[in-house]
Amino acid sequence: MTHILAIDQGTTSSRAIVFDAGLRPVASAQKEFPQHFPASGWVEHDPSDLWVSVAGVARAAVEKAGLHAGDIAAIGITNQRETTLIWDRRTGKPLHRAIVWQDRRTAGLCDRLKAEGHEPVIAARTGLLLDPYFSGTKLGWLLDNIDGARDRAKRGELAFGTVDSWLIWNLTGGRVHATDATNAARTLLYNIVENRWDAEICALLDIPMALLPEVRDCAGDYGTTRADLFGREIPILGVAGDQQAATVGQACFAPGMMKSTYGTGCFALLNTGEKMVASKNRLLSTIAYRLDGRTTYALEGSIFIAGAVVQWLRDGLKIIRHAAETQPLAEAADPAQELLLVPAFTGLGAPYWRPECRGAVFGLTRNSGPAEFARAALESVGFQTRDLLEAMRADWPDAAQGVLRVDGGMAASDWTMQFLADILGAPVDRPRVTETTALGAGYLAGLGAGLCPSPEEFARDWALERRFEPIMAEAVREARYARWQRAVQATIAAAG
Ligand SMILES: Nc1ncnc2c1ncn2[C@@H]1O[C@H](COP(=O)(O)OP(=O)(O)O)[C@@H](O)[C@H]1O
Ligand SMILES: O=P(O)(O)OC[C@H](O)CO
Repeated sequence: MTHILAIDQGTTSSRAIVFDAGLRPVASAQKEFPQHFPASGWVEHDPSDLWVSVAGVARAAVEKAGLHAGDIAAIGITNQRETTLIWDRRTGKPLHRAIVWQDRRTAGLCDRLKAEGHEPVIAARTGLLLDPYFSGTKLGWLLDNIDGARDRAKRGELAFGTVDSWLIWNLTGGRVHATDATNAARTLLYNIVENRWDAEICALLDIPMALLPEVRDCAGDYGTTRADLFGREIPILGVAGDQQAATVGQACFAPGMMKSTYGTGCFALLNTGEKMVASKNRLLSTIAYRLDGRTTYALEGSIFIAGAVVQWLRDGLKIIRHAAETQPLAEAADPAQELLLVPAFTGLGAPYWRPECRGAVFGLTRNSGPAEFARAALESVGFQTRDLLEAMRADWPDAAQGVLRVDGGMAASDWTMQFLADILGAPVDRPRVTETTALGAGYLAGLGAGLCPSPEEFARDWALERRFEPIMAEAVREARYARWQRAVQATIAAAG
């Protein structure tokens, strides 16, 4: 048994990668699945699409690698976080579509809880804020809106889970109802200081605790797969939310190390060591990973629109056909024009947390065209990351010294990464392996199986592909960032 199977269940697609014992990718498979938008601001996934796509890509990746189940020592799971599911423990049938992390339907409930003054206590215990992003209010909505669900939940008939738990349940044939500490940390129901479900917060949200999964370490025993899935049972030995798995995959094991993943959104995590740091600047505190019962914490900045702004250029404005076309366009943009885009398409995330905001463009002239829009779109990703870094520097002064490790689809854009280094005034490091999320899950499973080396040794193997050094003059950098900050304030003011 020489290989590891990593499953990465993301917001728009499911991926599986087979790694060899040296954590080199050997084969992979990917499948997109439908998104459902039943009302404005609502986003849902069909639970069976999640499970069926995962089972399909997992089998396909093993087959493509020319391997058999007997060659796979362990499975690691990583997943889109916060997305909320509820199912019947007896039949395994979901009671509703999954409510996706992007879904804003519980904004009213969050406002009410904030007005009642609950946010400080919730933040101190969970590290999170009262935003519809997290699972707790989504689960409350499901219990309020599915006939008889709360009573059935009280009787212990139902199970709640984030996507990891749903996959573990299905992989094990309903034998294991568990989650890992990083996914639990995104629910709004988990006390990350004491490492337990928080009974008082559950009571506040009227969530029966009989619904909740057992919380385990990131490298731990999550049971074995049903024998019929792969031809024999395979142990599941690693689980982490995707941004935490990327933190592990980027080997950000020392306090002060930071990674930023540029996919649909952007999520920056700063390792803060074994003590939870409470943010004074509207960042989230979260669990980076829990190994052998020891928790390592992180500060997180979450931006909802990063690569999605490039998708908007392609699908909305239709000024590009492929994401990579943004680079030549940005290079060709008129340097005399100062088009600035605040891509608050679904509100602003960290550090503003203004769900009511919508996007804005500043500095339009009659000469503004596709090239200027492409440049403004790519630059918006850099400006938003600077906002996060400013908040991190204020919370944790060491963050200022750090190099930023980047990954995700948009990290492929050299132009964007150079602008990022320029506007941050800090080096940006892109690793050789950019599939860091799957790598992190694979590493955790390999650790569980005793196949992979210690975190220190794994960190030594992290290999740089390219470093982007800041070259923009300090005065230009600061003037441009100040203009961005004014644009954000104007965007917030316009939302009323
Ligand atoms: N060369 C590129 N330049 C700019 N953006 C890119 C480039 N390649 C991919 N992207 C963006 O990266 C995102 C895909 O990254 P990925 O990590 O696969 O995202 P996710 O896991 O959220 O689906 C898309 O939004 C796409 O627009
Ligand atoms: O699936 P991704 O890569 O868009 O990541 C989603 C995040 O986990 C949401 O918090």
